[in-house]
Parts: sequence; structure tokens; C-alpha cells
Amino acid sequence: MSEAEEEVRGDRNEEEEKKKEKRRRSRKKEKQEQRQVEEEEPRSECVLLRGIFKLGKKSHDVLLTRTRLTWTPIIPETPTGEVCMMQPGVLLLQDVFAVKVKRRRAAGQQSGGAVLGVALFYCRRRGRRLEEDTLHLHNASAEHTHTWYNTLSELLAGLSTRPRYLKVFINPCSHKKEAVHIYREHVAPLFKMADVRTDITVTERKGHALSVMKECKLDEYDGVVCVGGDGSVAELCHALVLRAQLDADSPEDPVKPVLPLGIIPAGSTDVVSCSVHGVRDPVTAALHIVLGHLQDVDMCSFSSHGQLVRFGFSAMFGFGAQSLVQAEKKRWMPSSRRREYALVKTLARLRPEDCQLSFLPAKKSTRERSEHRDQNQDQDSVSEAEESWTTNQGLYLSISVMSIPCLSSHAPRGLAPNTSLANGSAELIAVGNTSRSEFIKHLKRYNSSSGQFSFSFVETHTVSAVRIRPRLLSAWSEEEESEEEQEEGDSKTTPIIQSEGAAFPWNMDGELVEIPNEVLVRVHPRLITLYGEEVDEAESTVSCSCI
Ligand SMILES: Nc1ncnc2c1ncn2[C@@H]1O[C@H](COP(=O)(O)OP(=O)(O)OP(=O)(O)O)[C@@H](O)[C@H]1O
Repeated sequence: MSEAEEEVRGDRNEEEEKKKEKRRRSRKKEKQEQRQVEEEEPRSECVLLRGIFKLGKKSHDVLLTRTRLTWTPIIPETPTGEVCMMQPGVLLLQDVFAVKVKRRRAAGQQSGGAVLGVALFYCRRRGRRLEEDTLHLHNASAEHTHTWYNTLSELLAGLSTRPRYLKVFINPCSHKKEAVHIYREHVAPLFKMADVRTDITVTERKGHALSVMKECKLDEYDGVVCVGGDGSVAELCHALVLRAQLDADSPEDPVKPVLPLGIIPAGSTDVVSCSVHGVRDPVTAALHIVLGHLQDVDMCSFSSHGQLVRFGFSAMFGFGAQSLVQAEKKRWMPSSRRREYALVKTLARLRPEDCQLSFLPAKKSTRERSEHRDQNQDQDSVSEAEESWTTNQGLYLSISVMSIPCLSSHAPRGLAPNTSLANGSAELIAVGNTSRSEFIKHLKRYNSSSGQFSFSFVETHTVSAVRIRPRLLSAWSEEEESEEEQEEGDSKTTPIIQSEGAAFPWNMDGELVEIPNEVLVRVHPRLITLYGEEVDEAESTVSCSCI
């Protein structure tokens, strides 16, 4: 077997191991959650209310405990003595986001009306999607209905992670300029139903959300919501951490924000939303918010020579940044065409960057260590040993560092499938110099199932810090400038960091950032809390046909 083949096989094994580990962890989490529900059941099993309601046309015996509502059909005896089997039903209160009294009202009647019973609005899972549904419990007794309504309302109010008042930012310019419409159509009705109050800011410019977040009184809110694309999400995540730092008077170290962030996807790719919801769906996102599903998420700080550039989830250097430069020049194009144009153009001009790449391998987290302890003591003591920086110098086509899997409909398993939302580390993917055709093969595999890292020119590492020191800055910028002069002059590119001299482009969470010097990426475990949950794979709805 050749050295290259051995290397590929080694990479494959490592990748398989990481996948197995991820699946094992997710199974363990599911089991733990199941056990938790089962353990909680006996404590809360005592029946708070019992009554008769009609569900559909049939009478049911309905029981309410602290955690669930169960109903069993009441079957009248038949003259023949035949027993008719009917299924009982159960609804967990953790899935219910609103309860209302149902009344009969004439058209145009605003209040009053005869009581019909209670309606429970709950969330149903269809794959990764969350959908709204209603359970109608009919009983015409006003007293009976109000007793049930009051008890159910009290139980729902006791679910502590659910927000009551949210600060909402809407970027009206995101993607197809549909964010306001998406919010009004799909999100506001759910918030209203769940009695969640909102304070809305429709942003007027880049940086508007950041300046509001720096000034506003945050303690009255239970969470912040962003309606927009990845750029808006990145701005708000950055703003939340900066604000927490300011409040804690901690200029050096990042501080975990108290408020969670909810993301209503309204962009073209929405990788952060996809990574915590598994789908790009405003209803799923809104239901995660009203039900208070909280997920801690690792973040990175990106800095250059001790100067913070921003906090975020992903940074790409080389191909990922160069294609964003191309895409930003054609902002007027529909997003799928723009993405394909940028890919093709960047591939046509494919060139490696000469740089020094250093990384600090991630230590195993305490949790992982305790999981492994029984299995392999020796391996454990090795992983506890002090880790140190590894440095390589060479030509790279692309370098990416991602603290979340970056799922999207284009890459359902994610751009960084070997990391997870809260494992305390990031995935470094460094693609060395190779031919265009080999590089295209590597890219294509993101769209299919796997194997994108099974190439001798691709290396992946689980890291806690990365330093990228580009070389030959002047050569790159001169070449780029002459190319710029040939462009049609339709660029709307406005990098958020502008330097007087030449600089390298970076793609940081889908935003173009120019940095003249080295960049240091540091992972900050569980720095932010998002509304959502860990998902393995995103729904795939599109495929790229251009490569
Ligand atoms: N009113 C506004 N006008 C122009 N830019 C805005 C406005 N409000 C916010 N922004 C900025 O627009 C940038 C891009 O926003 P966003 O990511 O939501 O849209 P997008 O780029 O169209 O989406 P995607 O990144 O998914 O293609 C963000 O940096 C945000 O700060």
C-alpha cells in the first residue's frame, strides 16, 4: 500500500471513529433524557384534576398530572357485551405552549359567549420540523372549564425556561427582503398565542442591532430574537457577548450572556439556524423559542495582534473567503445563481495561499474523560497530558475553523460534521495545495453523504485555538487589485474591517472581513445559549449543479 493510500485510510478511520463517537454521544443523551422523564414521572404522577371531556365526538376520562394530560375513551356497554378497544392518548405539557377557553361567539362578537371547553395549543414533531396543533377538550360547564384552564395555565407558567418578554431585531434587507413578512406571518401569531410580549427594532443599517444592544436595558427581557440571515445572527451573537463583557467589566475575557438568542431564519443559507433547528423554517424556530428549548453553543473569538475582530462561529480563509468576495460583487443576483457564479469564478482562478498554520489540539472535556475512564485508563492519562501548539508552513487552498457543524441544505451533514454544538472545541479543516479536479472532488462530497476528508491533501483536527499567519501579502493584493479593475464596477462590498493598506479577505459567518495580519481563533466553550437543540443532519432541499 502506498504512503498516500495509507494516509487516506487513516483519515477515513479517524473520520469513522469521530462519527461513531458523535452517534454514541447522541444516543447517550437521548437515553439520559428518557431516564429523566421516567424518573420525574412517579414524583409528578399524582393526579391534579380528573374530568370528563369530549374529544371529537366521544366522551373521554381526562387526567391531568404536573407533566402530562392523558385521556381514555369512555366506552358504553353494548347490549351484546362486545368490548370495543379504543386507544388512550397522552400529551406532555412540555409540548404545550398555550391554553385558551373556547367560547361560542357570533360573527363580530369580541367578548363573552357560551363556554365550550378548553383548547390546548401544542407542538408536534414531524422529523426535525416542529408544527403547531390543537387539542380541543369540550365541556359546556363554565366552572369545570375554568378550573381546568386555571390549573393548566399555572402549570405552563411554572415552566421556567419559557420567555415572557423578548427583544426582537428584524433585518428588513436580509436575502429577498422578506424578514418583516416572515415575522408577521409565521412568528408574531405564535408569540401572541403563547402570551409572549415583544419589543421590536427593525434595523436600519449594518451595526444598528449592535448599537441598540450596547445601550438598551436588558434585564427586563427573557431573550433576544434575530430575524435575518447569518450576517444578522453573527452581529447579534457578537453584540450579546460584548454586552455581557461590558456589564461584567471584563475587557479581556469573554463573558457568557445571560439572555438566550432565538434565530428566525430569513437569509439565503442560515447555517446557524440550521445547526440548531435542522431545518430553515420560521415556525420550527418560533416554537423552539416559545417552548424554551435552550442549547448551549461554543463560540470563537477572532482577533489579530491582540485586537478583537469579532465573536462568531466560523472563519474561512482561502477558497471560502475568495468565493464570498466574488459573491458580494453580484449582490443583485438571486442567491442560488450568485453562489454558483462565485464558486465557478473562484474555481477558475483557484490559487493556494502561502501561510503558517498553527493549532492547539483540544483537550478532552471532563465529560468525555469520565465517559472513557472505565474503558481505557491509559489512553486517558495521555489525553490529560499538556497539549502544545503544532505549526506547519505551506500552501493551502482553504482553511476553515468552525465551532458548530454549520449544517445547511447544501451540506446536510455540515461543513464541519465532526464537531458538535457544545463539545468545547472547533474543527479545523485545512486543504493543502492540489489540482483543481481533486479539489472539486473534495467539494462535491459535502453535498453527498461523506468522505470529503478522505483525501491526502485534506487534514482535520479537533482544536481549541488556531493561528493563521498569511505570507506574500503584497503579491496577493496587487494581483487582486488588477483583477478588481477589470470588474464591471457593481461591487456593493463593504468589509466591516477596512484597513488603509492591503488585506486578506476572510469569510466570518458569511460576512466579508479584511484583515491585513495574522488571525488568532480561540474557542470559548458554551459561550452562548441559543433557542434550539442539537441535530445530526439538516433537511436537504437543494443541490448544487455547477460543479
Ligand atoms: N437595514 C439594513 N440595511 C442594510 N444592511 C443591514 C440592515 N440591517 C442590518 N443590516 C446588515 O446586513 C448584513 C447582512 O444581513 P443578513 O445576513 O441578515 O442578510 P443576507 O446577507 O441577505 O443573508 P445571507 O447572509 O443569508 O445571504 C448584516 O451584517 C446586518 O448587520
